[in-house]
Amino acid sequence: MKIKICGIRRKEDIDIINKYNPDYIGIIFYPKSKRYIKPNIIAPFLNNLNPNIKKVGVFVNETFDTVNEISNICNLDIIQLHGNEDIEYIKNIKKTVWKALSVKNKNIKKQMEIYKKYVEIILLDNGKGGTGKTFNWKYAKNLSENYKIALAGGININNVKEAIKIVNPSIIDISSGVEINSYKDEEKIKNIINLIRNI
Ligand SMILES: O=C(O)c1ccccc1N[C@@H]1O[C@H](COP(=O)(O)O)[C@@H](O)[C@H]1O
Repeated sequence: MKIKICGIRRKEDIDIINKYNPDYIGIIFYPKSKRYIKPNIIAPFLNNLNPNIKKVGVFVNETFDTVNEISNICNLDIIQLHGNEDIEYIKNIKKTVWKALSVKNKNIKKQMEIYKKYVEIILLDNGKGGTGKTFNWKYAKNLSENYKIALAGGININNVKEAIKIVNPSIIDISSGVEINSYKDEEKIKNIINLIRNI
């Protein structure tokens, strides 16, 4: 089980991340998000990140030119697409792609069949990203049997064990659940990573 901690945006967040060593960090490049950070601001902080931890840039319906430009500025490893990006769009992205799909979408199985050829991971969420809201994980259980998925949406210290037990995803993706007042919290990150690593 790999772990992604999403919404990293301060210099001190990088120090916390290096200490507890998740597999991925997520950086939100969606200007309407409260977790948005300008690429030029985060780029120098990222130079201090342990190189074993992969950098995932999160985008929502951004132009692919901008995605590729930010990817170069921040030396991103993976591009997470959280909007309505289609296959043609994905073909223009020069890095490994993860595609977020909403479990509320009635055609989700059909969509997963289409996207799976072009993306490394399908990320299952409850709709919009970063809401801190869960969904009925039984929907994701069936899907995780046939696809490599990341589970996102409202994961926290109180529900992560159950989420993993039900869904068994390849990656568990956490953002709101390790924050206080929209900023990452060291204790919460430490506790959830220790818990997951000891399951
Ligand atoms: O975190 C955001 O603000 C965000 C904005 C737009 C798209 C995606 C966003 N975050 C993604 O949401 C999940 C985690 O959500 P939660 O806070 O744990 O419920 C994760 O995939 C983030 O990359």
